Amino acid sequence: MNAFKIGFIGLGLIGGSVAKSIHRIFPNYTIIGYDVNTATLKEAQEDGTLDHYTTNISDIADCDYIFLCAPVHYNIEYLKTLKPLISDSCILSDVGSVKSDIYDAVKELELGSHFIGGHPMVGSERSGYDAATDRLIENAYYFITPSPDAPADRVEEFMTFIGDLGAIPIRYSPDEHDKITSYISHVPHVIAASLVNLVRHADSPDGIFKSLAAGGFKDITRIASSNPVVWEHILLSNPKNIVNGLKEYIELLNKMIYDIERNDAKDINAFFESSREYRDSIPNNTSGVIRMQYELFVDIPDEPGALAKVTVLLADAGINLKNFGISHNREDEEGVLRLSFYDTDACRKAFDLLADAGYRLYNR
Ligand SMILES: NC(=O)C1=CN([C@@H]2O[C@H](COP(=O)(O)OP(=O)(O)OC[C@H]3O[C@@H](n4cnc5c(N)ncnc54)[C@H](O)[C@@H]3O)[C@@H](O)[C@H]2O)C=CC1
Ligand SMILES: O=C(O)C(=O)Cc1ccc(O)cc1
Repeated sequence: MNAFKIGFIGLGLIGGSVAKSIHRIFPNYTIIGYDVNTATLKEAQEDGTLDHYTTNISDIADCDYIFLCAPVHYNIEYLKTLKPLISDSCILSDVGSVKSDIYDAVKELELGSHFIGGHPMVGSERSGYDAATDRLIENAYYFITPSPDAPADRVEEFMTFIGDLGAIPIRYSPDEHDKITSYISHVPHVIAASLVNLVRHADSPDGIFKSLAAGGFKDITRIASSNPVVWEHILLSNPKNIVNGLKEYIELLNKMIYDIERNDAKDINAFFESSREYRDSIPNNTSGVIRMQYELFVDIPDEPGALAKVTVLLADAGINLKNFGISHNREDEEGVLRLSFYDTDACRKAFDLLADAGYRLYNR
């Protein structure tokens, strides 16, 4: 691959993670960043991810690849700024969660020969450069939505590049992408936020609902902590698909209200039976929009030093822990200590190590 200078506009969770992956896998490539947040740029230069940063967009115009990684409407705005500045061979890509809107702008600006849209199907409820990691996109599906005018050899080159970063490139049309993601990502984010708001409205002044909220509620609402600006842009960028999905969802809820009011045990049971069957058929070993977490659950005794024992065991074996959490209630079947790792290998090694040390472990 000839590309050796790569520009980023927006270095938050996703832009920062893609830039870090490139820096890890192609350390000889030059990476230059632009962001409205100068503290982010400084941090990314200090940790070595960026070779340079700039507050003048024209400084990134001579890049071989430019990744647009701001909220989706801002990415579209940057197309106009970049059009008169980029070289003939520059490939513009983006990581935005919606693909038709930006593709329409590309057509209107006659930038088709430069544009290969992209969307890593991975992320989290966290945001900003501090949450970015050089492994986030590893093993994740990465939608590629090229403009039909993009040269076939450049599309192939770009897909190979994304594969080299450890992601799994999959080619789709912008329209197909937007329909699929509305169901598996955009509508679920609205539902998660609605559920939280439902409980927020119902909660008592002392916040007892919140204090008692158990694992199930937290699992289903994790993504309600996502960046509101990012989601404001996504909802307004993919309105038709999202509104359709929400209307279908409301129909499902109305049917449930009807079944409860009629005391229809058979239909209520069938509802949960069919959802359980489909949910259980979702493969655990591939990345989806809800990313594979490489998690283990460990029962540890409720005593001082119990957590330290586990982390020291892992550290002595050179296993990097990505995160951990302790559940203070045991209504989940899993153990009380949740350990998450960067990859399958680390997770497997940790499992063997802790099992050998006599810990009771659970995979989810
Ligand atoms: N959050 C997620 O899990 C995923 C998000 N995406 C897409 O990635 C893009 C970025 O989202 P995140 O990284 O999650 O957001 P983020 O909030 O973590 O990062 C956004 C970055 O863009 C910068 N920014 C904001 N406005 C800007 C502007 N006008 N010009 C230049 N920089 C600007 C911010 O300072 C920040 O560094 C969005 O288009 C989103 O749809 C794609 C996959 C997953
Ligand atoms: O954290 C999760 O499970 C997500 O769903 C993250 C996510 C957010 C936005 C996307 O466009 C893709 C993935």
